[in-house]
Amino acid sequence: MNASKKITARIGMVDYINTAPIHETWKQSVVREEWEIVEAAPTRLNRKLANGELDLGFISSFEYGAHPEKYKILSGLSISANGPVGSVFLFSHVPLDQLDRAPVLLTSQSETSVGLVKLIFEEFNGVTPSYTFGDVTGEVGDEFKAILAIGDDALRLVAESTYLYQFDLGDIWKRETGLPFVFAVCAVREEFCFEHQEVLDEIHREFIRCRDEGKTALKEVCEITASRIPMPVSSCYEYLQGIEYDLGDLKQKALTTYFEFLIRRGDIVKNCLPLKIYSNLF
Ligand SMILES: C=C(O[C@@H]1C=C(C(=O)O)C=C[C@H]1O)C(=O)O
Repeated sequence: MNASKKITARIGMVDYINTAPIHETWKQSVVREEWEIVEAAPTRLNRKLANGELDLGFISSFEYGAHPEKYKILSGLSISANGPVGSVFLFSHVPLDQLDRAPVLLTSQSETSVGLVKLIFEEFNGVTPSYTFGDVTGEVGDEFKAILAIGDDALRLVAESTYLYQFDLGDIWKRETGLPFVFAVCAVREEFCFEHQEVLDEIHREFIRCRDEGKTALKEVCEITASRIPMPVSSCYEYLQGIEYDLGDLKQKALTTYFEFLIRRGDIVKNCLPLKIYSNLF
């Protein structure tokens, strides 16, 4: 028996349907008891990976930019979109340029989209709202002029929202920069990378396989997951067709551009560039 098979790995998976193509394929085809998948919202995964409760997994790209010394990014994996993403929205009662000093509620589940919405407000539109973090589901106080929601919450709000304006952040970023946007990366803690390289390589290969097979079987994946929102299978299909999981050159350029903006603002540290990409696939 291969000794590496006994090594436990704790792996973070965003518990939104945007990871379903990878996650559903994984559940159906990877039978390894020693590899534990932990499902949670991005900010919880960010915290768990940062403090060592996880070894690797999907985290907000912002988290990598804030603590690059802790991680490497696994090649070929991301949660990204080239234009409208369909699940990261600023819902607003007024146009963007009327939100200066206005109270805006930001989901506490996000780091990347929070960083992005601040760029959109402050750098691209010259307005600085007053931000509050919290839960964007259920009763949202009347005092908020706009809310930022991501993931499954955003998908539900799109259907029932009473806000006049719905700004898709992937769409705005693309129009401003001409680039796709990388919301999440799959990061591994440096010491896991160093100590358990063989296991890491095996997991990495499985993730890449699940990425490819999940995209090929997208219809079936939607049939399994659409009821979680709930949303029609056809809308789920349309949504997930727009979510991309690669980290090719253009995505790396996009991530670098996002980080450059954030570094200039002092939101993240400058040694997050150049990106540390881990690849030992073949
Ligand atoms: C596209 C999305 O990307 C998510 C956005 C994240 C963030 O803003 O920190 C983190 C992980 C991604 O799953 C989404 O949630 O809809």
